[in-house]
Amino acid sequence: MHALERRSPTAALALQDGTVFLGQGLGAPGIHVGELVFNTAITGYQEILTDPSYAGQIVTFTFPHVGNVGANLEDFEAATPAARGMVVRATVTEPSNWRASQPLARWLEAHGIAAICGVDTRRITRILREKGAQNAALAFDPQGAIDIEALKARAAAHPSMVGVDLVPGVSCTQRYDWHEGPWLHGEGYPRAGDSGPHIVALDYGIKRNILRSLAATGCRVTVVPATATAEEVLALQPDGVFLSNGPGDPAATGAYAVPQIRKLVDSGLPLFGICLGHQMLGLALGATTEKMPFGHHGANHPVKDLTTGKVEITSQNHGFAVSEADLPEGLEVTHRSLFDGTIQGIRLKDRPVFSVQYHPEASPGPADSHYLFERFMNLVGKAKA
Ligand SMILES: NC(=O)CC[C@H](N)C(=O)O
Repeated sequence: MHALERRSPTAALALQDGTVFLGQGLGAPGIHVGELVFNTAITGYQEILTDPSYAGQIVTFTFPHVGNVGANLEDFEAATPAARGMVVRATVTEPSNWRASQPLARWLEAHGIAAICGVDTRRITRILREKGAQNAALAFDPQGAIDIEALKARAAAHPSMVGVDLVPGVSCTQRYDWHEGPWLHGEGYPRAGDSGPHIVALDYGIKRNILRSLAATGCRVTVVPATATAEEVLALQPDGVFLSNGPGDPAATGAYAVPQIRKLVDSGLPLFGICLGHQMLGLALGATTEKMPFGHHGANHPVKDLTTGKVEITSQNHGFAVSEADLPEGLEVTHRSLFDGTIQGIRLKDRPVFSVQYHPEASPGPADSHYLFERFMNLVGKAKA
C-alpha cells in the first residue's frame, strides 16, 4: 500500500467557528466535547493527558510525532487521565520504547479518551492563536459514520470555560499522606517524605510530580481535599501550606476555596501556590483573574524572576491569569512571562506567602524552576525557627 494512499476518515474534529478537520481516529469511540488548546511540548504526552488541570479540554500537540513511545505504567500525574481528547499530526505508530506497557491507542481506549491523527495541527494552532480559545467536538467512529452537522452543533453549543468549577471532579475526597520522590533511572519512584517539616497540600487537582518534588525537599506531605476548611488544615499542625494546580476557572472554584485561603494567609504560615493555587491565592489577596486569549501550554516558555533578574525556561498550562488591573497594595509581582509580559509570580511583601503561574515540577518540562521548592522550604525553616 502506498504510504500516501488516502483512507476514508474515521474521526472528525469540529471547532466552534465551524471549521472541520477529518482524520483517523484511535482510542475510545464516541463524541468528546471540550475546550481545544494547543500544547507545544515535544515530550511528555502521557503526563500531559493525565494532568488533572486538563479536565474538560482537548489537547492539540503542535509537535507532529506523538504517541510513538506508547503508554507506560509510571508517567501518571493522576490515577485517571482528565483530558477529553487528543489531536495529532502524524499517524500514531506501534510503541518503540523499553518502558512501554501498551500502545497509546489501547491506553486511550481504556481511559475513555479519543484521539484524531492525520490533521493539519498547524492550521488548528493558527485558528486558536487568531480567534482565541475554541470549543470543539471530536468524534471517532471506526466505521466512519459521523454526522458532521451534528458535531458542529455540539461544538457551538458547548459552554465556555469561564465560570466553570471543575475541581470537584478531580480533587481527592479523603486525606492521605504522600511518600514518593521524583523518578530515578533504574529505581523508579523512591520512598521519600518520612521526616522533616509538615506540609499540608490542598488538592484542587494536584499533579503527582508536585508532591514528589515537595517530598524530595525533605518534608512530610499530607494531602487534603479542596473542600477542607482553614480550621481543618490548621488542626493538622502544618509548618507550611501548599495550594495546588487544577482545572477550570479560578473565580468559580474560589467561591469555596478563596475564603479558606484568606484565613490561611492570615494564620501567618508559609504558603506556596502553583497555577490554579496561584490564581486563587491572588483572588484571596484581593486581585482579580481573567481568561487569556488562548493561554499558555508548553514546556519552553521563558519567564523572568524579577527578584534575581534570572530567566528560566518553564513548563506552562493555564488559560486564566491574575489580571494586571486592581493589584492590591502589599502584593508584589515577582515573575513575568517573556512571551507576553503576563504575571507569572506574586508574593506578599510582609508575609512568607508566594506563588507562580507556571509549573516548577515540570513533568514534562525543564528543571530550571525547581529552586522554588527550596525557596518554600527556606521560608518554612525560617518560620519554624
Ligand atoms: N494548571 C493549572 O493549574 C491551570 C489553572 C487554570 N485552570 C487555568 O486554566 O488557568
